[in-house]
Order: sequence, then structure tokens, then C-alpha cells
Amino acid sequence: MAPTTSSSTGDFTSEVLQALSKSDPISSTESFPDVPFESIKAALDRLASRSMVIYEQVEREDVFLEPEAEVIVSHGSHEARVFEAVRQALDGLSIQDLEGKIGDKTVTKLGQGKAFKEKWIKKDGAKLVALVESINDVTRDQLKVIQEKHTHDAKIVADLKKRKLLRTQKVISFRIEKGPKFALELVKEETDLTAEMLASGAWKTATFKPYNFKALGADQHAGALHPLGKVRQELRQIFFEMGFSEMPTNQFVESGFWNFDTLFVPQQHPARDLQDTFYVSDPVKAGRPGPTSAEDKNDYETYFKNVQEIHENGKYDSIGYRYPWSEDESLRLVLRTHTTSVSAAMLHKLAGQKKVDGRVPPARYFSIDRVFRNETLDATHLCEFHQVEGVIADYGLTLGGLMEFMDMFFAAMGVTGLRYKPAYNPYTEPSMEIFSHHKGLNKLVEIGNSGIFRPEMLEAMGLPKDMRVFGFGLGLERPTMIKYGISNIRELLGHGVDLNLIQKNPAVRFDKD
Ligand SMILES: N[C@@H](Cc1ccccc1)C(=O)O
Repeated sequence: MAPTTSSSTGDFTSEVLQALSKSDPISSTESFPDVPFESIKAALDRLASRSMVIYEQVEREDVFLEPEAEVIVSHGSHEARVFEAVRQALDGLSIQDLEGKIGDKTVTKLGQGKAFKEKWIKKDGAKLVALVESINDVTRDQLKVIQEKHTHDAKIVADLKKRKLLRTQKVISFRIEKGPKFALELVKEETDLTAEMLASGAWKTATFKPYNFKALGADQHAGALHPLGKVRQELRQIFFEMGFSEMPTNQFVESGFWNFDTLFVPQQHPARDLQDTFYVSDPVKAGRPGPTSAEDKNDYETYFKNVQEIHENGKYDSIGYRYPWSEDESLRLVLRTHTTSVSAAMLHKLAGQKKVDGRVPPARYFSIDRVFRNETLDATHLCEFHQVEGVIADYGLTLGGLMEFMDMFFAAMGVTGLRYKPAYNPYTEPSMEIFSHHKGLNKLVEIGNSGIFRPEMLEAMGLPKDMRVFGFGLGLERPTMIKYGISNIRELLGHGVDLNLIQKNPAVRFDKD
């Protein structure tokens, strides 16, 4: 790289050092009136970081001439011009002639007044005559000083300002003095210790640049949390605080058995149609349900048979659906349409768990994970979404208790004033859709689905007759969109997501109604 001179790089360090060697301290605006503020500041920072100079910023008010004052400096004050015109006319001047000579009515008028007051001229009949040989044009002299120095005696400045001849302007300058390591030359500071320096021994005399611990550092392009992940985390916290434990939902593909049959969804149910469910084409079928680990001692064979029987012939005081149940249909692989398939597996395991005080212990489970439905895509629907699911298994549960629980759960999310509407699910009876009043839309919107699981489902698993199980489900996307003010689901999930939105959305959110 070609060597560059200091002025071509805009580096004023050597100019500053030169100026300081001649007088100390100096003022930046006096020593370098034409150098831009930023260049001076950059040079001073460099020098100060090496203790070569010490500087401080000072603010002062400079005065500048108004256009009228500029005219006075070049032509004399009004009164001086009047006096000069009168003095030059050896036997006096009429007022009209004076006006003609000066060529400006206001200057003539104001100047006359002041010249009279100063006793420089007087009226002699119809004429004006001079009273003195010469005068001192004090105003002009004062303005000349100010034009050069931009400052003067405070009283003079105040007077001239009152006469609207001056304006003031704030000027920022630096007061600069020599620092403890002052020198005329800036020593090159090394930023790296190189192999050459070690080999030549140059490291012994080199000056190293100190670390700048105040530097902000380069942008790290670190990962950012997705809004869905953040709201999911908030919900997990609510569940944990309410005594729930998390279900394993890491299996997106289920058999029809777990996704539908265990939940008493008949094999002809429209939800199982191709239009609603994604079936897996390879492999088409799962094996029969069985233990998920070596420790899993549950009886899957009996359960499988019970499910078949309750569908086909009825059992547990239920007449069932009475249709020829197909094992092939039950073993077809599907992308799970809800996480209730996992709830079913967990409740089945609960039934086989060791009894506590002679009975199946109460339990609370939740999950928040992906489900898949063959939906027509639009601004609020994708063919996959995240389902928030909860189940509570206990004795003596009532529908009123479910409503009270849902009120509490949603209140923890900041949603109050719930309304319930009777609904239908094949696996719950009674079932309720949950609504909340949406202030923005000014109407009730559905925010969840819930119910008490049917005995056909629970007793097939082997759960005791007097155990009741609440279940509920809601989407994670809708509350997230409301909380983050996103109106199109495609901006939240999928390839249309704006990464800026993900990176910029706040870590702390002030929820709006
Ligand atoms: N599975 C239901 C939610 C639900 C779960 C449990 C009981 C009742 C309803 C849904 O997908 O909407």
C-alpha cells in the first residue's frame, strides 16, 4: 500500500501536536478554524488514548455581524456617514441634499438623530453644519473587532445586540493541552504480535495498541427466539405452575389406532377422510400397538381387543357403534391430527401404573406440539399448527370444575370472560367449545375445545369407573398472533416468515387488549 500523508487521510494528529508545541493550551476553533469538528475530535481521541494530549470540550457563544452591521463596517455607521457628508459640504447641507448624498432615507434619519445627540452637527437656519473637525466612529470600530474575533466586551456586545447589529451562535470547541506522553510524532501502535516481530526482536521496542474494552464489537448474527417458541415457553410455565407434567410428543406419525380408535372415533368418521387427514403412503401400515420401551409392561393386546370390541359390539354398558371394525384401517399410518393421541397413550399407561393407596393415582399432563390437518390454506389456516393440550385425571371431577379450571388457565394467559358452548367430540361427553370476547373484532371467537372423556375410551384402557378425565385443546398460533400483532399466519410459520420480524420482536412484550 502506498504511504499516505496525514492531510490526505484527514488525520490531523500531527497538526495538533505541532500547534501544541508552539503554545499550550490551544483552542481548536482558534487554531483550526476550518477543520471539521469530526476530524478534530477523531484526532484528539487518538492522541488522548495515548496520553499525548488532554482535552476537554468547551461551549461558548460567538457573535457574528448581521448584514446591516457588515454595511457599517464597510461604509461607516449611520451617524458617521451623516457627519462626513455634512463636514464635506463646507457651508452646510440642506436635509434634502443630505438625503440625496447618502441615498438612504432610514440611514439619513437615524444617523442625523445620533449625530445631533453626539453634538457632531447642528442646525444653522435651514442647513446642517458640522460642529467638530473629526469624529471617532466607535460603532464601526467595535463591529470591526467583532467581525474578526467574534467576541468583545460583554456590555458592548449587549448594546450592539440591542441595536440588532449582531447575532450570537453557540460554538463547540476543544481546549487542548499537552498530555504526560506528549511528543511531536505519533508512534505507530501495533495491533498484533507477529512472527516477524519475534524473530527480529522488534517486539522489544514496539508500542502496542491497548485493548479497547469499550468497543461494542461486531454484530454477532446470533439466533433469535421465534414468537411461537416464546409463547410456548410462557404456556409451559403456566402448566408447570399448575402441577402438570409434559407428555412426550416427539412422534408426528401415529397409527389410526392411537389417533382415532382409542378416542372412540368410528372408522367411518369424516375426520378420518383423506380430505382431513394426511395418510402415509410408505410404509402404509404400523405394527400392532406394543410396549414403547423395555420398562413398558402395559398390556397392549387386551387394550387393542377392548378398543375393537367397544367399536364393534359395545362394552362397559355402552352399545358401541356396531360396525365391522377393520384392523387394517386401525393400523394405517397418519400424520397425527391432534395430540390427543398422545393423551390416550399416556392415560393408558396411567391405568397400568402402580396403584397408590389402592387406586390409580390422579394425574395432570400437558403438551404443546405440532399437529397436521389437510386444510385449505388461507390467512388463518395452515396444514400444520401447534396444539396446546391438557388432561386432568382425578376422582369426583364435574363439568363445573372443568369450567372453573378453564377460567383459571386462560386467566393466567391474560384472557378472561370466557363463554362455553355445548359441542360434540366423539371422545368427550359433555363437550364444550370455549369462546372469548375479542375486543378488536368485537365478537366472540372460539379459542379452545374441551370436554370430559367418555367411559368408552377410559374403561377400554383399564382406568377405574369412578375416575373422570378432563381434556382440552387449543391452538398456539392464534394467541401468538394476537400477542405479536401478526395478522397472517403465513408470516408466522413456514417459508413466508420474515426473519426480521423474528429477530426484532421484543423479548419483553406489553400485552395489548
Ligand atoms: N382434540 C381436540 C381438543 C380436545 C382435547 C381433549 C378433549 C377435548 C378436546 C382438538 O383437536 O380440537
